[in-house]
Amino acid sequence: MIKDDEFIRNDGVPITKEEIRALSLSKLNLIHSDSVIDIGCGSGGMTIEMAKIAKKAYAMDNSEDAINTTKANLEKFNIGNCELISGDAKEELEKVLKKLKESNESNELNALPSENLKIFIGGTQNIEEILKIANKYSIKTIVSNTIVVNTGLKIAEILENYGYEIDLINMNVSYGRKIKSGYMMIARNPITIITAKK
Ligand SMILES: C[S@@+](CC[C@H](N)C(=O)[O-])C[C@H]1O[C@@H](n2cnc3c(N)ncnc32)[C@H](O)[C@@H]1O
Repeated sequence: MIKDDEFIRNDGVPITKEEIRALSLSKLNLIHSDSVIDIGCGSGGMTIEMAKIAKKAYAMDNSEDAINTTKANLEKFNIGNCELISGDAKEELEKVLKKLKESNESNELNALPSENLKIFIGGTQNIEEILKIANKYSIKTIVSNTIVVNTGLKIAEILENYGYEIDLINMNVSYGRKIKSGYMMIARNPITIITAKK
């Protein structure tokens, strides 16, 4: 796992912290033949960890600052198998899925990438539309992180209604800070990790 402070950072662009990345990656269970779409790539923390394992990564964000930060990190970590897409996932997700579907059909491979295409969601604006598209294209594994509990529950509920099996985790991480008498633990914001499988 890459340390948080190894990433290039820009003001106002969030990053998924190392421990949350580790658990989210484990829930995604990526293998080399998988492709992955990162919705809301922020600083590229998850994008880079996922692209290091997967065959191909697609990373999208609706913030130009986030796109520029991810681009800088892709260069820093020498990642060559990632397509960076600027725009809202509400529109961009379907474009990527459509393109993959068409290229699969022209190669006379199986229907869609659904078996080996996974989605990670770190950005949750327009989440209803995004989940609707993921379900329409029969994506089998979706992992999402949310800081707002209500959003996490909403995602779980929507996906459950689409027939996914849900695994819901709240992750609380505390970091030891050395003080005179020993270590005190400083808590970070808890993050909800939703894993949905079909
Ligand atoms: C918490 S950050 C993600 C951090 C990232 N996983 C990382 O490791 O660096 C969420 C990002 O999602 C983006 N975002 C939120 N909703 C989005 C949407 N519907 N489409 C595209 N990007 C979105 C935000 O601009 C923000 O950069």
